[in-house]
Amino acid sequence: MKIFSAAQIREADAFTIAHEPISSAQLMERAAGKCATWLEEHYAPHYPVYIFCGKGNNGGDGLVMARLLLDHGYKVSTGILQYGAQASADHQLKLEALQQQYPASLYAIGDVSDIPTLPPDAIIIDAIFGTGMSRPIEGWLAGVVHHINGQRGKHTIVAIDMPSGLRADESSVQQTVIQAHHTLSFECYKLAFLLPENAAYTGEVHILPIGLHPDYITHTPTRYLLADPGIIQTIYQPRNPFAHKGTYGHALLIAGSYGKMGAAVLSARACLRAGVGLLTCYVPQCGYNIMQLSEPCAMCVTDEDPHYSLHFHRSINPATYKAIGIGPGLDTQPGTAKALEHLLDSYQQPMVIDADALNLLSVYPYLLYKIPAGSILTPHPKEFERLFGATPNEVARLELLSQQAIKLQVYILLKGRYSAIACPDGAVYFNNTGNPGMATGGSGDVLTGILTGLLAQDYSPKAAAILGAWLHGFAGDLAAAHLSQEAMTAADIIQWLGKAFLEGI
Ligand SMILES: NC(=O)C1=CN([C@@H]2O[C@H](COP(=O)(O)OP(=O)(O)OC[C@H]3O[C@@H](n4cnc5c(N)ncnc54)[C@H](OP(=O)(O)O)[C@@H]3O)[C@@H](O)[C@H]2O)[C@H](O)CC1
Ligand SMILES: [K+]
Repeated sequence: MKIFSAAQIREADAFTIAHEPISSAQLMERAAGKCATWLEEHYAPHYPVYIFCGKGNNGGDGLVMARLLLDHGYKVSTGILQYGAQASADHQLKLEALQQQYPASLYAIGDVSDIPTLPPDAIIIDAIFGTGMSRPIEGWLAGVVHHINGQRGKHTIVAIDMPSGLRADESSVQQTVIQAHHTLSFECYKLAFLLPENAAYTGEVHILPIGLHPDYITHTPTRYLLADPGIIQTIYQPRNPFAHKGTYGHALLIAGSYGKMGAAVLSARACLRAGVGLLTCYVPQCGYNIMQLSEPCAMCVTDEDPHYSLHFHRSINPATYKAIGIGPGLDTQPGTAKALEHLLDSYQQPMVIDADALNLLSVYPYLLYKIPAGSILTPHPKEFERLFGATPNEVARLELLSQQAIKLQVYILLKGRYSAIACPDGAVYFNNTGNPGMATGGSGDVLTGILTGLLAQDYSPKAAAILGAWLHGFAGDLAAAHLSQEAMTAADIIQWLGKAFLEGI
């Protein structure tokens, strides 16, 4: 699914009006109708509805909702904020219709004191500003937003299209923004919804299709995309009936150290369950028995050192391996950094670089320039900051993420609720599978195993990154559904990987 900017959504709107064709007033009727239906499906008519309308088309949506809900027997009170701007043409049209049919529903808000006391079970609809937000909310309008937010503990707040005050494409940090429980947004995700810094504003996001013209949607390129099931199905390659174990590649995982062998075992298991043909694990001597006993399907090569992997550049022939994953539980010994440098100098194919291997890159940043093109780096936000520096907000971090992926010609998968996969061509894919149960030790090691396994099977790095992140999250969702987010562990993500292939694709 494409993520359009606010400007592109305006273009899509105009394109639909011109080419469907449909009048803007009818399109508003369709959009607001979807919101009214959503509300009716979730709240019975005995819930009083308080709609707060701005003077643009977002407010117009609120006016249409008011009329439709009143038609269906709801008690609706519709306050219109009287700030200076001229009301939009469609707002005026919809206001006249409401005035004619239900004049008693309407009242003006010129200050916070005009807002009535709400009955206990009231639902608040925020139709103040949508994608037309052009500057921060200030003065008494900010007072209205604060007043509504003050009701959050007592009343459900539903934002139409965007929580008012939230910018679709820019950071809204330290601005006045409605804190909704639900956001009903039209046609597509907005970038702002995917950033953790906005979680308190959007609540649960529900995307309602309003029939924007498919030609615009199909032919307009976007920088940001959401990896939806349609994209996943085009990436997934069913296995060849004539396959043998050589068909699906030989992967090497360089992982584990004294006290952190669990990371290597989790990665190895995940790599195998992701479908790799053959797997060799390179571990320090202390890891030999652990690996051999834990995972009989993997082969094992050991370092000369009892506790750390310091010499893998000497004892492995990189040409043997279709894909290499390095980092989980590796530790950050100077000797490991040296071995990593030799490996980067001799291996030309895309690798998966995670955890302590990333930490080594942040200590020796010149190594970043030796990473083979097309490699996949999988930092969490702290690792990202250590690698590339801090940013004032998450929109700036996304920009930095994309710049670095272009500059280094690698894929950078920044882990989070919506992991962002920045590609060397400038595109950024968001993943929306996964849940907070996955915020647990070992989850990242599992992802590294999956990605390495997919790379070894000849998925392109881009396909491996998108499919791997999606499978990892979906398996986590299945694990949480059966075990709870609290009780699930990273090992359970691996257990549900099979079901994720069977049910998710
Ligand atoms: N294609 C679709 O998705 C459809 C969307 N619809 C709805 O339309 C809105 C966008 O409507 P628009 O009229 O462009 O914008 P808004 O309603 O969000 O707000 C514009 C008015 O607000 C003023 N404004 C903006 N920021 C502030 C502020 N900080 N303080 C005060 N006033 C502000 C702005 O004034 P200007 O001076 O900037 O002109 C306007 O008066 C979209 O979100 C959907 O809800 C359609 O209904 C259907 C198709
Ligand atoms: K709104």
